[in-house]
Amino acid sequence: MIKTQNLTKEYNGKPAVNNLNLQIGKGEVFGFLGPNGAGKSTTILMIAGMIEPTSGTCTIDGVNVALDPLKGKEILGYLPEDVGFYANLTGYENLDYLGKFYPINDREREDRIETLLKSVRLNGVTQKVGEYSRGMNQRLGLALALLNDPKVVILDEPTANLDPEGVLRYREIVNELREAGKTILICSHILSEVKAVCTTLGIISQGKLVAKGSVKEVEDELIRQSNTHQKIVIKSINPELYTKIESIKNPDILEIARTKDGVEISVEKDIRPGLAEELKGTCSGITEMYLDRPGLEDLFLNVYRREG
Ligand SMILES: Nc1ncnc2c1ncn2[C@@H]1O[C@H](COP(=O)(O)OP(=O)(O)OP(=O)(O)O)[C@@H](O)[C@H]1O
Repeated sequence: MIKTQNLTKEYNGKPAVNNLNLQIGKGEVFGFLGPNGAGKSTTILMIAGMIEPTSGTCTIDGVNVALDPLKGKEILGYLPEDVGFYANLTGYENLDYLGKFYPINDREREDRIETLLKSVRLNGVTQKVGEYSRGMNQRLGLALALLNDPKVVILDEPTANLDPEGVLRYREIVNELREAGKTILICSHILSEVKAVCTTLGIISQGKLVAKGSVKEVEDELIRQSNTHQKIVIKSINPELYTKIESIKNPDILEIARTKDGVEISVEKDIRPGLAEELKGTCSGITEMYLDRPGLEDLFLNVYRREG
């Protein structure tokens, strides 16, 4: 649904986005993460047709939005980080005015505004937008992004100004959109938020995609890149455990070390199911077995530090 091919943007001869190849399928909720200056906003702006790539292409549902802005208005909803509204109009009036630029009729627009204002909990609010809090402004921005019932929604830092209640409602809305088959790209620094709603993640660093996939796949890839290993920790009262494990031939076992109450096995990947099977019956006395590996937060910090 979203596709970039060798997408590159240079500023003053320096690449902000460097040969980015990204494919986001229908129904995916894709979390786009990366340190400050990594190239997230530049990528999003190119996908949304707001800035021109230096080279490469990007399309939404096969449409180059920059070349066909009218079609873009039909298929794309975009919530920028700082969304601007007319301060002297109410939320309803803003959506009504801005909605006239979308290819939907008056009746449909009015119905959708009512539904969306309810959805973001701004129905019945008569204040002018100039008097809105930042969170209210962001919720109105989300309503505007969904006004044309887009196939693809791009959200830039959508929870930055929301209170916990607002965050919960936002998560519900994203889940409703996913269930309706929409494709969503979320740019965020809030890892917990991304993990809560995204089906896939992409990590960008210095304009290049360094990992992509499910949370587990991204963790695996970042572990591989960071040269740290995951360990299987086994606690046991059986003194023969070490010898038994040493006798197991498995290329994913990198190193075995004795600990005071068992062993630790450095592994290429999680081999616990096979290991448990091998040890079953031949090595009693195991009291605990778990995988010790860095979490996404730590791995993500490594990427930040690498860039710094
Ligand atoms: N208009 C511009 N002119 C010159 N350089 C720019 C411009 N916009 C972005 N850049 C540079 O391009 C790089 C990528 O910036 P971008 O805003 O895409 O990063 P980002 O990942 O969105 O960062 P953040 O998390 O801080 O929003 C940075 O080095 C930035 O300084």
